[in-house]
Parts: sequence; C-alpha cells; structure tokens
Amino acid sequence: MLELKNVSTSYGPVAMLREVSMNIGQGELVCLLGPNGAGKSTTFKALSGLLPLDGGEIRLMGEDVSRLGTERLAALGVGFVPEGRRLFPSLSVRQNLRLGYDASGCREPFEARLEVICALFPRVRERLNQQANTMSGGEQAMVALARALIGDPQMLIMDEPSLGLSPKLIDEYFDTVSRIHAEGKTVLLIEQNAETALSISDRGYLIVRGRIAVTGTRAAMLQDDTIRHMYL
Ligand SMILES: Nc1ncnc2c1ncn2[C@@H]1O[C@H](COP(=O)(O)OP(=O)(O)OP(=O)(O)O)[C@@H](O)[C@H]1O
Repeated sequence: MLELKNVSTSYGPVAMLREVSMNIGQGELVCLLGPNGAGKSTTFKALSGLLPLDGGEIRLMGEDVSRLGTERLAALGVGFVPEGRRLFPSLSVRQNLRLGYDASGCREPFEARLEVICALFPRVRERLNQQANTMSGGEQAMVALARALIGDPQMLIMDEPSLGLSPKLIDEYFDTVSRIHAEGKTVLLIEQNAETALSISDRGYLIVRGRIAVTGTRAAMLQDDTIRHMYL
C-alpha cells in the first residue's frame, strides 16, 4: 500500500532522515516509534508532501507520489491525522468534517458518509454544531480522526495522536484505532507511546537519529533490547 525507499530529507544544511525505508501492506497496522527529535514528525511531513525529498521515493499503491502535495495525496485516498489535531478552530464540527470530505475525492454523498462516521463516533453526532475549539481535548482528537476517515480513505497516517490525552482517553482512542483497523483500514501510526502503540500494531519500526534502527513484528519489537531499554 505504502512504501518508502531510501527516503532522505534535510532542514537546510542539516540532514534529518537518512535513507529511511519502510513498507505498509494493505490492511496492516504498522507503528513508527522513536524518541524525541528522532524524525517521526519529519517522516509524517515527508509522507504528507510538506517536505521535499533529497533522495529516495515514496510509492502509494505502486504509484510514485514523492513529489505530490497533501491535497493530491488526500484525493488519492490518504487520510491524515496531524500532530496537534489541526482542526479549524472557529468552524463547527460538521464544517470540519465537510472540509475533510471535500479534500478526499470520495464519491459517496457527504450525508451518507456522515452517518457512517456518527455511528463510529456517537460523541461526534451529539456535537455536530459545536465550534471545534470549544470541544475538550479528547473530543477534538476524535473529530480529527473522524475528519481523516470521512472520505473513506485507503489508508490513515497519524502523527502522535495520543499527545496530550489522559491515560484513560489514550486507551479509548487506541481501542477506536484498533476497531478501524479490524474493519480493514491500513494504518501507519507514528507514536512516542511505544507500549500502547505496539499493543495494537501488527508490526513496527523504530527510528533513531533519522535512521531506522529496529523493525519487526509486534512480538519481536516487544522483545528487542533497544526498545526495552528505551521504553519498556
Ligand atoms: N523546520 C525545521 N527546521 C529545522 N530543524 C527542524 C525543523 N523541524 C524539525 N527539526 C529538527 O529535526 C529533528 C527531528 O524533528 P521531528 O519533529 O521529526 O522529531 P520527532 O521524532 O517527531 O520528535 P517529537 O517526538 O519530540 O515530536 C529535531 O532535531 C528537530 O529540532
């Protein structure tokens, strides 16, 4: 579904990602873990077309998308959940969802997709007319996820969605992601919260100083000495 081949990026003269290679198969839930400053959000920026590549390529469903911007990627079927949610604060929940839908290139009518999303997130249904910035942090996290899903994307790419949520809300949030995956969505979950992310993932990658340091199945990652030392 998604493949990064030797992707390198830099911030001005400073090299950041160094030949990062990853692949996410259809229907998989794969996590990308890493300590602060390791390059997780940089990987998200490269994947969402916000940062040009110095080298390597990104392929989505076999097609080279290395030079495409966020809007084209969204229209091709990628749902993005950016760090910090990035809702449109003065718009209502419904308007935020509408913008996600309009960006997606989805052919089903908006109201039909809205019904699917409201069934998945009952709290969203209750709050459709509420202004986004008046929602609680947990509710905003759900709206950001709902906005990424409303266009029925082929895959979801999420950047540290658990940031700022209480432990109880993190469990609830990850249960929802796990349910979405069980229903067939392909997911790349970029997270610092290693234990929780691994608990719902099929496989994982660990990035350290811009390079992939460890990769394996969930079981292998949980046993890995570097990961145990860093997180567990
Ligand atoms: N726009 C930028 N200009 C220069 N350096 C940047 C820029 N954005 C990020 N960096 C640097 O690149 C490195 C990786 O940043 P990145 O945001 O990818 O880390 P991260 O793994 O997501 O960490 P965290 O978990 O703390 O968010 C850091 O050293 C950061 O300071």
